[in-house]
Amino acid sequence: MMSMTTEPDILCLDLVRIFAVQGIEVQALQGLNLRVEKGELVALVGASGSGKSTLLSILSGLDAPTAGSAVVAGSDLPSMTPKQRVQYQRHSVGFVWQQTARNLLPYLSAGENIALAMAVAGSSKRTERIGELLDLLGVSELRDRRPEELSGGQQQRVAIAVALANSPRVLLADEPTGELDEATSAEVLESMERVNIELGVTTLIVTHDPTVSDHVRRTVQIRDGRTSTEVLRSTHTDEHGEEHHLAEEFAVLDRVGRLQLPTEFVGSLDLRDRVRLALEPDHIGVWPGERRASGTPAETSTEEES
Ligand SMILES: Nc1ncnc2c1ncn2[C@@H]1O[C@H](COP(=O)(O)OP(=O)(O)OP(=O)(O)O)[C@@H](O)[C@H]1O
Repeated sequence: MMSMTTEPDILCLDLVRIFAVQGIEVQALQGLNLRVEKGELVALVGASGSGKSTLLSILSGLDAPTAGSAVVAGSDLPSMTPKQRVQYQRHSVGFVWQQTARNLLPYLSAGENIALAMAVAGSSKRTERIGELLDLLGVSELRDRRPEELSGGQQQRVAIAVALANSPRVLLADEPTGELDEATSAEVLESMERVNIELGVTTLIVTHDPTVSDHVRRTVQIRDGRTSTEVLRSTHTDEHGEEHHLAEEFAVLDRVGRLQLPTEFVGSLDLRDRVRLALEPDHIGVWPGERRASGTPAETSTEEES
């Protein structure tokens, strides 16, 4: 469906971010690669500390990588001037943060928050667009309410409308359901799905929320500052009209051919230290490396395997 020849809306190559805290280096991103096509809706998941927020800070132009490249909506982030960065943040990308208070100004109504985002970006205030956005997010009846008069889920849906005020190409969300219960989270994720389908805005949702998989076709897992595995979901209808859902897990191969094996695979075959590889016509075999009691390395022989 999505062509690989068009330029992706998010392309990170070998992204590295090192923080130095009191002389100690923390490698938050260790050569991360990520490609998100135009119009895709992708969830980025990973354990606490895996580098998700660091990546989002870079993609939103708030932080700069130590090395590597990041191109979002046609902008090469590390080389932007401060002025270009402001333009990028106002027009090219929209953000939704976990903390509902960070998304909306408390003394303005839902409608006024959207109007303000338009005004700050220098777009003329377009009353009908405000209505359309609130409608799309299913909160049109809440237009005149201030954030404190809204539930957490309603605030996040208004926040999505604010993020879309200036028709960005890319929408970035950092744990948008982090402060919500399960039912409300589902509503917010459904809203993001709808926005993605109806407006075609490329969307990246960073989350811990396991239910996100019900709403996206592609989930990218980040581990130790690198993208490690991806799950792609598809639905097909068989000849009896029955729907089947398929979820396939893929390992991410980096540009020099490194890949990380899923922990369960490593555990179930007790793979350790090294593995034996064999190239077959259409796949690669991976076997536990033989270990000798004495600890001397096993002889490797290609004949042995066939
Ligand atoms: N400003 C900073 N200064 C120093 N270290 C940092 C800074 N920001 C992040 N780190 C470190 O970088 C690593 C990745 O952190 P990051 O916040 O990106 O992870 P995360 O996946 O978003 O975690 P969480 O899900 O808990 O938000 C962690 O070891 C963290 O301590």
